[in-house]
Amino acid sequence: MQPGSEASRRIARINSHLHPPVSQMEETSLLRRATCRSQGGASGFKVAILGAAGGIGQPLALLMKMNPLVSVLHLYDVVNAPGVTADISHMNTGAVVRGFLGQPQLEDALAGMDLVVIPAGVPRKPGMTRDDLFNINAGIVKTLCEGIVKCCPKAVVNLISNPVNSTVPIAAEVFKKAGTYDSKRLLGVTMLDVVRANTFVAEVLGIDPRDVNVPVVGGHAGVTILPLLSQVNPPCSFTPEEISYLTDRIQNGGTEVVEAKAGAGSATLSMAYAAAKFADACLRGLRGDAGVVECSFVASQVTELPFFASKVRLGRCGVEEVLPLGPLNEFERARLEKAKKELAVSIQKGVSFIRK
Ligand SMILES: NC(=O)c1ccc[n+]([C@@H]2O[C@H](COP(=O)([O-])OP(=O)(O)OC[C@H]3O[C@@H](n4cnc5c(N)ncnc54)[C@H](O)[C@@H]3O)[C@@H](O)[C@H]2O)c1
Ligand SMILES: O=C(O)C[C@H](O)C(=O)O
Repeated sequence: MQPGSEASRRIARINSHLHPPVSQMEETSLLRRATCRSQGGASGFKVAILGAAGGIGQPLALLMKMNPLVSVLHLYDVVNAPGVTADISHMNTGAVVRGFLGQPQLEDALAGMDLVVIPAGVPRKPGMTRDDLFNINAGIVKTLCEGIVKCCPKAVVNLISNPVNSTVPIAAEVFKKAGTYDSKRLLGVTMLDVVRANTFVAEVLGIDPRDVNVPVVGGHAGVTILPLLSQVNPPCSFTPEEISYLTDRIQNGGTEVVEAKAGAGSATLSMAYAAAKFADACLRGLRGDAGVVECSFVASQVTELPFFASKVRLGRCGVEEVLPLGPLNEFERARLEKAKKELAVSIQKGVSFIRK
């Protein structure tokens, strides 16, 4: 390898983020991979998961380690990060995995990342709303976003921590305060609502869920989750009873899991699947793939609210375009008004948390 070559610069960059420093043997292996990439092999993205030892974090780390678009995977948590990292790092896939434990290592975990996925925070127990998590999770998200400001202000951020309807505005305010806010790079993850909607609709239609695409707009809590059943692909129609059943089941999918887990947390495995699918879409967008469209809770002008979930086109800078809602039927228009009322309150609560 030529000193000063792209491959050796890449290694230097990777090494500067690794914690603890890599051993000589690991370095040789990294050099080989970087040389291969510099000779025309696919280069990858650097991805950090914050909250990587949790119920979502662990399976998400596994799925991201399997993603060929990822070259470096940083796993950060305030507990158990070394164990999860040791375990995941034995998988013979391309991504180099490094673990980071506790606040003093947050900056190393974030330095130079292209994509930061955040499932850090407490989950619901039966009887709780997502908003009941605000008091704990708002502070966690604030701290993590302050780290992003310092170490990777241009990273695309996928925010999973609940209540998403408030944590996304919190993140935006932290970034605005620091002067690093780019609305295109902050995305609330509502993919699980789409995953559930596709599954439940496919059950009703008696078809393969992989062949179904249901846009889900609004937000990520109760009535703010609005499946657009008039826009299902492939085109189909439902009876009023089916519409009522499906809307209710999709809006309460999270609660269904929380109750079934009976105090042991909320959706983790289906969420990791949804988050990995969404992160992959973001990475394909960053790579420059055309036509990558997913639903996400983002800064928006689709309604009068400053944030709203709808279909977005993903590209090299994150959100390239927020797509319009398309024609809604009377039922959906009425539900949209209800969703907007609750969303406005949740968004304001997030904004006030930082501006107070
Ligand atoms: N957006 C969605 O669709 C969706 C779906 C499911 C769950 N969630 C939310 O995701 C969050 C995590 O859920 P879970 O089931 O993985 O919970 P969990 O308790 O199993 O894991 C959370 C992890 O976050 C870590 N953590 C706590 N404070 C941290 C900090 N300051 N920095 C880094 N890590 C920290 C914990 O140590 C833990 O490992 C919850 O808020 C939950 O409500 C969102
Ligand atoms: O329901 C929850 O609290 C977790 C998550 O938001 C979900 O939709 O499963």
